[in-house]
Amino acid sequence: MATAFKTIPIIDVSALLAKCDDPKMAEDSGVSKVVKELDQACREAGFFYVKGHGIPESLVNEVKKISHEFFDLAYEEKLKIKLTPAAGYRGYQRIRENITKGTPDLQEAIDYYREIKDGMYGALGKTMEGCNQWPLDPPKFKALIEEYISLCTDLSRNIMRGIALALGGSPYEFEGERAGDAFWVLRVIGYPGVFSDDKNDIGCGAHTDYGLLTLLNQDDDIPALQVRNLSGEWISAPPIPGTFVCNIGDMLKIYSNGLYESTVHKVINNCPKYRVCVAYFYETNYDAVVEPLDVCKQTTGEAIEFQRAVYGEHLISKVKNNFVKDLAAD
Ligand SMILES: N=C(N)NCCCC[C@H](N)C(=O)O
Ligand SMILES: O=C(O)CCC(=O)C(=O)O
Ligand SMILES: [Fe+2]
Repeated sequence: MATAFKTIPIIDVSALLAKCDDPKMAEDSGVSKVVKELDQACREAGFFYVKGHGIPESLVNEVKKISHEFFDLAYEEKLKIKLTPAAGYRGYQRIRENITKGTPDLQEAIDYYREIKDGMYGALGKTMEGCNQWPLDPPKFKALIEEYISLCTDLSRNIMRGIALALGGSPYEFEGERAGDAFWVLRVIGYPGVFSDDKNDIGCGAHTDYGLLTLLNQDDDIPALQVRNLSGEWISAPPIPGTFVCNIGDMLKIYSNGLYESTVHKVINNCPKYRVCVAYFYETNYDAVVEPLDVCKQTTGEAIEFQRAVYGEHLISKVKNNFVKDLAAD
């Protein structure tokens, strides 16, 4: 359960990554140390920084740079990849098109989702069926983002092996029917500085993330992300070069039977500079039926908040409330 944490820990995951394909990884002392740190961070804050993650710094930086280049384009150009329900809610959304708890956010973004082919999940898949929309300008956008997604997927799977051990399970709890065919979401987000518009200074309202694990790649030098602790204080999660900010989503809260919290966070870009954040969300299988793991029920006791969700249903209920109402008519 979350605490009144004041700082967000930094975890070097390199020892975990070095052994994550070894079935005996749990016996390794380097892995055990990382697992302990993950367990503490997930119980206390639900947020941590990861360093030693192995994704080349050059790619991490290029992804932010090319995102700035896209958002710098004229509005008409960006509209060429406009988000629509017919495109499975994939594509570009203008400033204040995304809504959090009823309030439009001071951000523009592009949403990408793992492809769902026609009929793949029956009725459950319908809403999210559609093609990802890639801009022709900047020319390298698609190739860079696809490479980035692929590396974030591998990294997330490997961190989840550590988290599975932290929960007292086998390293493979989040594979197979749970997340062996993990769905992912990538949001390229741009936040104008507050001085460019004063109608609403909240870049993203208070919310939790939906899936298992989020990896945030935020612009250097602009502190904007804030995380709520148990006392209701907002703790800053400023950018730390060489790291991702990592946080727990709603599905991991259920799997862990509430042992790990999907911590509430928000974004306020209180700086005149335009800020980019590229958020990668590692989720369960799209059709996973999510329930507390037995090993977590033993730790917490059966009585604790037992919940159940189908991930795809959870996502759709969020996505349908995330956009201004006139979108469906477009
Ligand atoms: N795919 C994920 N997790 N996106 C997080 C976006 C959170 C804000 C959204 N408007 C909301 O109200 O949920
Ligand atoms: O911009 C950020 O730092 C975080 C964005 C976020 O929380 C989200 O999109 O879910
Ligand atoms: Fe978030």
